[in-house]
Amino acid sequence: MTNSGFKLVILDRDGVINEDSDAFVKSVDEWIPIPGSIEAIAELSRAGFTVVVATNQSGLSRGLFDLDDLEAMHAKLAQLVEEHGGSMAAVFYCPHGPDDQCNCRKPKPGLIDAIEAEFDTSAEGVPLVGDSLRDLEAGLTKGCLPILVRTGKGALTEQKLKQFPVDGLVDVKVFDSLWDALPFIKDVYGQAC
Ligand SMILES: O=P(O)(O)OC[C@@H](O)[C@H]1O[C@@H](OP(=O)(O)O)[C@@H](O)[C@@H](O)[C@@H]1O
Repeated sequence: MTNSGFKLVILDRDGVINEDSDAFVKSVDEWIPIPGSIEAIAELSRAGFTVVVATNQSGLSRGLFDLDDLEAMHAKLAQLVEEHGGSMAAVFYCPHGPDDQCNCRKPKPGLIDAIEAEFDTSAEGVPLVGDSLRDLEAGLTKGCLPILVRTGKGALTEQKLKQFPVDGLVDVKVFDSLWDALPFIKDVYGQAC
């Protein structure tokens, strides 16, 4: 069930909103929107969605970039969305590394817990868009509706899921990009696109 009219959507960042890199996205200049992603976010927010990001940013703990760099990336995201007539509600990030045993690094649910607390809502049934298995698994843990996109690492994730099916993701919705997923996302809360 959704939360009495509150339309929330949770997006992974690297590989869903912006181009990803195996060398990490380390600066605002390296932060390059995937075609259609900014437009999709703007259209969702105009359709009444609260758009939030849940992203692992282990590059912070690895010393690859600092908080100023990260905030510059997210200021660029917010500005681009505003220039397209929409708004970004918030970015929730995990700054930790793989060995830090935190609860916020996806696939752990801590980022989604924080989103629930911030907006005093439940993530049950909330569309969550990712390109990595860990994105989708974090969503499954919290009862989100997982959506896979083929951008970033998504095509590889899709192949992995075909080879090694994961409970709860056998029939996961797959789209070429966030833009292509837009009509499905808009319809999750019963709003015709
Ligand atoms: O997809 P989101 O969560 O928005 O962000 C992922 C990034 O933080 C980076 O996560 C790293 O994983 P490790 O943190 O090294 O396991 C690598 O996959 C990088 O290629 C990637 O850019």
